[in-house]
Amino acid sequence: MDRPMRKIYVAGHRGMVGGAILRQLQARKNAGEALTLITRTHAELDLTSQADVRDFMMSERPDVVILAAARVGGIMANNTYPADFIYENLMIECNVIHQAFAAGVRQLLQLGSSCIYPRDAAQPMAEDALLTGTLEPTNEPYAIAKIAGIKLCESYNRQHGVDYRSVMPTNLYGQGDNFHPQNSHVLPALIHRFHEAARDELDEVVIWGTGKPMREFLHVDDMAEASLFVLDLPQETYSANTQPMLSHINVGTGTDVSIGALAQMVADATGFKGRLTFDSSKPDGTMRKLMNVSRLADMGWQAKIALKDGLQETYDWFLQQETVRS
Ligand SMILES: NC(=O)C1=CN([C@@H]2O[C@H](COP(=O)(O)OP(=O)(O)OC[C@H]3O[C@@H](n4cnc5c(N)ncnc54)[C@H](OP(=O)(O)O)[C@@H]3O)[C@@H](O)[C@H]2O)C=CC1
Ligand SMILES: C[C@H]1O[C@H](OP(=O)(O)OP(=O)(O)OC[C@H]2O[C@@H](n3cnc4c(=O)[nH]c(N)nc43)[C@H](O)[C@@H]2O)[C@@H](O)[C@@H](O)C1=O
Repeated sequence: MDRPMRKIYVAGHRGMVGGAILRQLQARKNAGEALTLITRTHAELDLTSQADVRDFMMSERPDVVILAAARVGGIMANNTYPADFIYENLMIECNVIHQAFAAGVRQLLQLGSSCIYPRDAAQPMAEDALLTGTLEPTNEPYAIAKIAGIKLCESYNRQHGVDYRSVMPTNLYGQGDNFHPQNSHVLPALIHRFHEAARDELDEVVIWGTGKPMREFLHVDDMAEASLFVLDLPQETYSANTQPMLSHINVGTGTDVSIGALAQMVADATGFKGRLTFDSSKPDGTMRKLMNVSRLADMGWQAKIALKDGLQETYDWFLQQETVRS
């Protein structure tokens, strides 16, 4: 049966995840799905402004909101700018979720993060590990904001009977990533650093921390597909697989790799031939955060893009951007 026309607002469409979601929605629209896609850049609409978000929601009145806008960064950015991470993310979530509700939006999907789980959670981390222990200090402010986002959705669902869903991605990477040397996540930071070292024929590349922490990496195209999969689930299926007080769903690959092994993969992809050294004065953060992805797998979705392939594709994309910039 054909669906009625749906007007979807993608918040954060210029970001890595929002961009990938928009590309997939645009492809569906081009294939004939009845969709109207709405976007605003950060300059056009600051989502930390309650009045501006209210005016926007009231004038556009979308049917569906996908919240992929956030203040995002790696371990160093989180540790250096904790006030920005908690304030901006809380404001964005409160404004977008509440004003969407006030404008009559029945369906919403928001993105959290695997850092919502306790630092010492049993591995792999299942959804019910939420709020069972102490958070990792390097990103606690961001994690608190992300937990608030889940609880906002649950509360509006309980009190108002709307259908607001939350997905919790593991560490993401891919086209549109941020390759900033200090503020980015590990995978794009290492692509940048190893690329420059290979280009300049350096002897050594320094990796932060001990190299021992384990991380799980999901390609952003898989993440976008999973987001739309969760959004499209019939409400009965989503509700049957979640509970009113546990409404979030993990998204990951189910496998992880040490930072040391990841660094070697990046060295190989970039052709770096020198030495890898580890700077243990930099924080390791959580030692392991592998997602238990069985809930999503039971509903019928699993990741497709292998890390080796996704890494090569991301490096190719980085090289294209370098060419555009030069
Ligand atoms: N990247 C990752 O590894 C992970 C990401 N996530 C989550 O996925 C979601 C998307 O992240 P990702 O795509 O990586 O992040 P990006 O930084 O790539 O994109 C975030 C987007 O949000 C926009 N934005 C930020 N603040 C505002 C604001 N005040 N008003 C309007 N727009 C704003 C940014 O615009 P501008 O750049 O112009 O400021 C940008 O377009 C986030 O919720 C993040 O927490 C979860 C786990 C891992
Ligand atoms: C997605 C996730 O992202 C963040 O958590 P994180 O997983 O710790 O993220 P990260 O990618 O920055 O680091 C992963 C590991 O890698 C090591 N590492 C080595 N060398 C570099 C390096 O050059 N840069 C960075 N950033 N890390 C490096 C680093 O020391 C750490 O051990 C949170 O902000 C959190 O809020 C969140 O949600």
